[in-house]
Amino acid sequence: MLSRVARPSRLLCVVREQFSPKRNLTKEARVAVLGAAGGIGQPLSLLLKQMPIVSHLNLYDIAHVMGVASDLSHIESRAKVQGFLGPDNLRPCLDGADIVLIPAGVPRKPGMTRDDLFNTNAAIVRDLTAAVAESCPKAMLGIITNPVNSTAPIASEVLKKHGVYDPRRAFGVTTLDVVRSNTFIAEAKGLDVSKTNVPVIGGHSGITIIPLISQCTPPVSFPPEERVKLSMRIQNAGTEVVDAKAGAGSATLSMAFAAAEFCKSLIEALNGQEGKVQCAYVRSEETEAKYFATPVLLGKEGIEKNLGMGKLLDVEVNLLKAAMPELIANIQKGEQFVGDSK
Ligand SMILES: NC(=O)c1ccc[n+]([C@@H]2O[C@H](COP(=O)([O-])OP(=O)(O)OC[C@H]3O[C@@H](n4cnc5c(N)ncnc54)[C@H](O)[C@@H]3O)[C@@H](O)[C@H]2O)c1
Ligand SMILES: O=C(O)C[C@H](O)C(=O)O
Repeated sequence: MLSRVARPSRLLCVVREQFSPKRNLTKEARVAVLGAAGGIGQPLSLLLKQMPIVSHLNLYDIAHVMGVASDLSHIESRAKVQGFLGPDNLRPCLDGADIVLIPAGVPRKPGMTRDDLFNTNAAIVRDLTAAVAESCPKAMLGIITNPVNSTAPIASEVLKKHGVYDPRRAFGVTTLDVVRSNTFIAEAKGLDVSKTNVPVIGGHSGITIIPLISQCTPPVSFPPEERVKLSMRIQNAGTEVVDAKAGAGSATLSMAFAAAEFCKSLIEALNGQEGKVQCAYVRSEETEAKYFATPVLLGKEGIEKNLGMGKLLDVEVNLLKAAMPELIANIQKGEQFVGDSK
């Protein structure tokens, strides 16, 4: 009987210690998730709710979000959760946000490209970003909604229109490409995945995704054919999930994990921790594409330094050359959309 009582209480101690205020950074970090009731939004919000560094979690959606917020609010962790339903509640959701993550919009079905989502998702990102520009112009903005190659430029153009654009604070979230590369390469080489890091540059669709296997930590080598196969798997990994889900959407759980990792690094950097590096699709001078994903060093004001793409192997230069026309066209399409919008 005694041991039955003792066991759960020990467990409880572990949980309490994990969420103990003493271990928390006392700084506030207010995170808003727009599209929080969706396939990504829900697990992302759960992961954020578990982070002791998050003080406030505001969840916005046009449907079902009050239930999600109520459910999460019962978890015994630091973040205070609030739900915000419908456009009338968007601005209150954003007031005071330090970080805004946007996974709102429709996902792919088998046979679709990410660009096929443009017609629906471009306006969603435009309108949500306009609210960010008005309510929390200093917030760090992470765009998850596809097609990221176009929606991140859309967000930047909207911020510019409102006169509040700071390229250090606007990100297309491409962390999932890194997560996948780390996983696949660690599996192929029998490495500890927690110590494997592969930078992924370019954009976030098919051939615009460029894994830099030559810059993997720890260094790895593959026969040329295997390297090509691995690169192609990374480029098509989103489609692999879309096909496996057979009409029920695209990657949600791995994306939630990736976005949570990205957000954690952002908050840690905002709180003054040094050396926080993430790959992200950002305003860039690295190539002729105005937006380009590279590793970036994060700091208190967002991007502190773009770390660039480093030295590429010939095979990676060829991937880069193949990516550029599509990437540039995707960016122009996004910019044009905002230019044409009233
Ligand atoms: N960046 C990446 O690596 C990556 C990875 C996976 C998915 N995605 C993209 O993320 C997006 C969301 O995917 P999902 O699987 O969560 O889709 P989902 O359909 O499951 O969820 C989308 C949510 O957005 C909400 N929504 C729609 N319009 C809205 C609006 N105007 N304001 C607020 N909320 C709105 C919906 O109500 C829904 O809850 C898709 O565009 C998908 O392609 C990106
Ligand atoms: O593939 C998709 O449509 C979703 C996402 O961009 C992904 O890479 O999983």
